[in-house]
Amino acid sequence: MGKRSHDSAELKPKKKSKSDKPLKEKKSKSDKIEKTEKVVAEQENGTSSSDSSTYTQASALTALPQSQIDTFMSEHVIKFTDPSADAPAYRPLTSFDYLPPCDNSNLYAPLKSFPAPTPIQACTWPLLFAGRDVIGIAETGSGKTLAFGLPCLRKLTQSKKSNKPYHPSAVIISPTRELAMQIYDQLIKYTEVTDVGVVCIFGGVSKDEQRTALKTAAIVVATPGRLKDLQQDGSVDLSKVKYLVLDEADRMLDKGFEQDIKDIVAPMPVSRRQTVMFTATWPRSVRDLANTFMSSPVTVTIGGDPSADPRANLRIKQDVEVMDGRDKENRLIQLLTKSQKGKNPEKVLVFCLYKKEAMRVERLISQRGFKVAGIHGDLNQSDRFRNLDAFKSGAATVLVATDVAARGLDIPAVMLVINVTFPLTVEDYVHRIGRTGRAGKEGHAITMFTEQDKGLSGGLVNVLKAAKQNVPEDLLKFGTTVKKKQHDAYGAFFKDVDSDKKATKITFDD
Ligand SMILES: Nc1ncnc2c1ncn2[C@@H]1O[C@H](COP(=O)(O)OP(=O)(O)OP(=O)(O)O)[C@@H](O)[C@H]1O
Repeated sequence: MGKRSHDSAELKPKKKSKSDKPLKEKKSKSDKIEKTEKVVAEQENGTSSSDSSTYTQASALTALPQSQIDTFMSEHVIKFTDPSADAPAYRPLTSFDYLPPCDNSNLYAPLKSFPAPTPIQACTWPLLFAGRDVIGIAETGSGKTLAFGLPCLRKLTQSKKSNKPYHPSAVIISPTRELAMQIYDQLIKYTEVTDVGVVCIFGGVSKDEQRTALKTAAIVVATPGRLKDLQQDGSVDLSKVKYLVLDEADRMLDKGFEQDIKDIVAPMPVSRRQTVMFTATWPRSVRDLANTFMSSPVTVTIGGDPSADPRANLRIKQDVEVMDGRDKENRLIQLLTKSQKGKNPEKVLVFCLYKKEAMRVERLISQRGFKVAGIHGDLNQSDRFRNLDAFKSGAATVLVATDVAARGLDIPAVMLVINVTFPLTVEDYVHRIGRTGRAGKEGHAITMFTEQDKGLSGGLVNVLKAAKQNVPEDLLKFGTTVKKKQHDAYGAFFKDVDSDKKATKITFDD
């Protein structure tokens, strides 16, 4: 039986003491300014820098009238919060033409499929190229993967040193196996043209191939449980990591993952690594913890202040139907009958809260003759990948999922999300419905809400109001108070537990 260590004190990262923090910040700030000055001088002399954390704004971007930048900033409601008052402020990189030169000219080639950087890419890229720690908050489906991915790849291709075997230079951590795989799939388009090795590490499959791939990989994309395992048995050494990403950062910092993350980052010195966090929701409960992993991070928010209320993507039409729990199945079949008719049935993602519920709902949908697949933690990993692929390809047009599929998954053309059972937190609601309306498209979400969910009515009302959606009277009747400690519920229903191990706490989903 394996063990899940949650309390190895010696592995905890040292907390910065109040007395040494200003010294460290002072040093890193002046370092960065020196680096920027150095690269400007080198470019003027026609030489290129081998430093991988430098950025000089393109002269064409500097030449843009300020009014154009101001319009971009206000249109997308962009906010920068930088604790380092004297750090250089960079203009958003509003066109791919303004990308800084890269030693490997192939790196930017795959970007040709996109018209322009998305706002979160435009605003975070300069900071990330310059080596800053960044917290990026932007709506679901807004291109955050490439926002952290491209600077990572540039940093590694600029670096002249090749990495020692089993000593990767970058680690990207994601909460679920499917999301880790998706990030990996996005990155290989770029690593293939730049010759940077990348490996995807997750539980539920054999470790042998992963160990072999770790020998040469410069970038490791991983779920925390398996990465920690391989780290602890000596299959990988993370002491040379200089770029660390927590994707879905609020999830990665919640109680279910916090200790794993602390253990994983323990050997990566804060002074030598750039730490990057991205998410669509940023509850207050995780912000202090996030700061303990970062050095003077710049927070970039697209679409409004990171207030206590999570924000949904504004292009998603949200309908909430307050009903008796006994009416859910009929309503579900009614909705599917409408969306699945004709030659081109719509892709519909149906969310349940419990694995058993998901299995029952999948059976029901299948019995009614719809092409359905399921994804939840009781399935083995190959079934999970197979079913997800069936939905992606359209072989199944309905996917029934637990919250394991709520975050990050980028499935083309999901037209409708149906919440059969409300999730445990309003943040999860925002992520679930964010599986539709991606990359600038419109989407639709229908949520069945019962009296049992009334504790979350206040938070939901705020999400609906902020997105200018209709708030049903029946929902208001449940009350509008927002419960403070919702976030503690995170982690209970979705966690990927390595199948080689036994969980020491009860988990309802993987
Ligand atoms: N500059 C761009 N222009 C248009 N589409 C883009 C651009 N960059 C990325 N995309 C596409 O947008 C889609 C969503 O991107 P991504 O999955 O990174 O979103 P996300 O912000 O991480 O979403 P989530 O919050 O749900 O994790 C992907 O299909 C991606 O290929």
